[in-house]
Amino acid sequence: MTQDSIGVFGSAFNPPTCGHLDAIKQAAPHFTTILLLPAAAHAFNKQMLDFHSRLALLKCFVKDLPKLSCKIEICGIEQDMLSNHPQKPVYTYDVLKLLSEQYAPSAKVQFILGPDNAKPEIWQKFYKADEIKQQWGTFVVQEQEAVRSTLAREKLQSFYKAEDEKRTHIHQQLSKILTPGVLHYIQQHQLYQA
Ligand SMILES: Nc1ncnc2c1ncn2[C@@H]1O[C@H](COP(=O)(O)OP(=O)(O)OP(=O)(O)O)[C@@H](O)[C@H]1O
Ligand SMILES: O=C(O)c1ccc[n+]([C@@H]2O[C@H](COP(=O)([O-])O)[C@@H](O)[C@H]2O)c1
Repeated sequence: MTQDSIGVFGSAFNPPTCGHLDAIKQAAPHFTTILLLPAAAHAFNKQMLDFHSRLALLKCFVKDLPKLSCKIEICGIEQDMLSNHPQKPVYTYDVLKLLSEQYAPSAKVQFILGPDNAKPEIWQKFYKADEIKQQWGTFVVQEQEAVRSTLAREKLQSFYKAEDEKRTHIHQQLSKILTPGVLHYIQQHQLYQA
């Protein structure tokens, strides 16, 4: 029996961007399934839009994905973990432990991350960073698209403030940062105004 490989891609997805899309495209050939895990309570205390809005955005994002060589699934395990232990952040180590109990022995679980988090000075701040590498391993993607959620949030704020003429220009820029369904959902629900 060949073992399935599960890539665990954790992110704030605040919002999901074309940068995340590029990361997924890089990882796709190396896994049978990639799980997309929206963060529930970030270990570095990153402030994020509420979980349910980000989950809705992630569903739009997944609908926008091109056909890939692996399955893509959204996994809400972090929210369940937070409900069970509301006082503490959700650590990647604990997520991987739970997921590997769920998928083992038929599948191998690995953590997917970008180059910023892979830098030793950042990586060593992850809870049980060495154990993560030892027990599951990491798959590091490159940054080929200079697109980040921060940039999307900044552009969205300028969009809401701008006059009509300038709005069209910012909308064009946003359509290079966000996938169509995500951009539509954000504007329909007026998210990221402040
Ligand atoms: N353009 C990109 N290329 C490669 N990896 C990326 C890219 N954008 C994000 N990632 C990776 O995706 C994971 C989750 O990223 P995260 O949700 O922090 O995105 P972000 O765009 O950096 O967010 P923010 O700007 O809000 O800090 C991280 O491991 C990060 O390195
Ligand atoms: O476990 C930790 O200590 C830890 C510290 C920082 C980030 N993480 C997770 O790593 C993923 C990407 O984080 P970030 O900071 O790039 O949004 C996301 O799933 C976070 O929950 C996890």
